[in-house]
Amino acid sequence: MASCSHQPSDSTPSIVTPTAPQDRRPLVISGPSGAGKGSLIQKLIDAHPNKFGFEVSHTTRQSRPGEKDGISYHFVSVEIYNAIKSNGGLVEGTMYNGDFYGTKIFEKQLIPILDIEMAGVRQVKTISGFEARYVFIKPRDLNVLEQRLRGRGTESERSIQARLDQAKRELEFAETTGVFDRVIINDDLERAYVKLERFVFGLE
Ligand SMILES: Nc1ncnc2c1ncn2[C@@H]1O[C@H](COP(=O)(O)OP(=O)(O)OP(=O)(O)O)[C@@H](O)[C@H]1O
Repeated sequence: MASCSHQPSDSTPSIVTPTAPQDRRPLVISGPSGAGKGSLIQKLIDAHPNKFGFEVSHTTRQSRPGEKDGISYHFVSVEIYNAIKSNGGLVEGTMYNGDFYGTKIFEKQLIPILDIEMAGVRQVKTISGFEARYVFIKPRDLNVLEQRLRGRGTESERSIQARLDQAKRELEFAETTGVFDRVIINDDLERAYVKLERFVFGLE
């Protein structure tokens, strides 16, 4: 569940210069909390403005300090969330840590990037006609993940433990189901980014 803005910021240099990826399917980025999905998505958007559209998720969780409505998430009540859902307005939706998260149907002409966890991936896989590319971002090991979650400073101890438990299930899911087109180990951020960019632009 990313909570960064994903608005283009300063320039991340690109190693590729094609006008746009030929493959226009939505890009589903998944992986355990703290693996670095948000950081990598931000780099992709910075390096290639106007090519990708990050779909800001809706959530019923409380906003954290510094988060902005409509940028980090659309923060909505359970009633509004349910209304969007019952009108068929969500591509996927899930409950995580006691709160609902969901992605609305895409409206823009950009290549949509979705940052979703395991249950969301399972859901979008069942939507007939929904063709996407699936990338799993993985930490070197769980200790690294724990350090990153602590280092980010956004989670309570309870939330860190819940995320680590969930991470074990997500890693197993990625390893056993074969649903991902590419698994990228995010050890060194720059190296992981280059791998992601090359995959997205069809260079490997
Ligand atoms: N390769 C890396 N090396 C060191 N630190 C990293 C690396 N990648 C990301 N981080 C840091 O780890 C923390 C978690 O990264 P990030 O928020 O991008 O993860 P996420 O997968 O989007 O998590 P969530 O799903 O909870 O939003 C951040 O503080 C980020 O700066």
